[in-house]
Amino acid sequence: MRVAIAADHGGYALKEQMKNVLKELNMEVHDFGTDSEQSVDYPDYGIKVAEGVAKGDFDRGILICGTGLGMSIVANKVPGVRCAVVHDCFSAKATREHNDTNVLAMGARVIGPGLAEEIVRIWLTTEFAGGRHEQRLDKIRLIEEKYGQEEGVRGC
Ligand SMILES: O=C(CO)[C@H](O)[C@H](O)[C@H](O)COP(=O)(O)O
Repeated sequence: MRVAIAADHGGYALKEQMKNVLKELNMEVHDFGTDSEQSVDYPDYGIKVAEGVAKGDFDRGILICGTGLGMSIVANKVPGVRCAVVHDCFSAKATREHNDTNVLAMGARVIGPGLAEEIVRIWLTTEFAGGRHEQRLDKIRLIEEKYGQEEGVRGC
């Protein structure tokens, strides 16, 4: 599986730790930065992973900032991305089975590396359950289309 990962300064250290977990799981990892704890703006990094996943360059994305919240807001602006902030194992499984999330956001100021590793392992190995959840994802796609079109109209 091809996994893109990125973080801001708040998530940098946890990103480095999660890269080791991904390599242990034999994932193909692409790191979009940041490369230090020097302050940066999370949208600049979140967009790279979100666009890469939306374009199909990567199967999944992982975003880490202080809370996971800013990164998830950015990622969910990109059509085709379904990103969830996850800080517990139940949600890691549920958001794959029910939401077919393709981007995971976590907050390095919220959870430690042990729990983050568990979440990443569960999230990467849980399949989408399909069935009744498919029609709900179809409705999310319709919402994306609706606002994508309105954006186009405003741009004319
Ligand atoms: O989620 C975030 C923003 O909504 C992240 O926590 C950022 O890492 C955080 O905002 C960075 O804050 P800082 O005070 O500039 O380190």
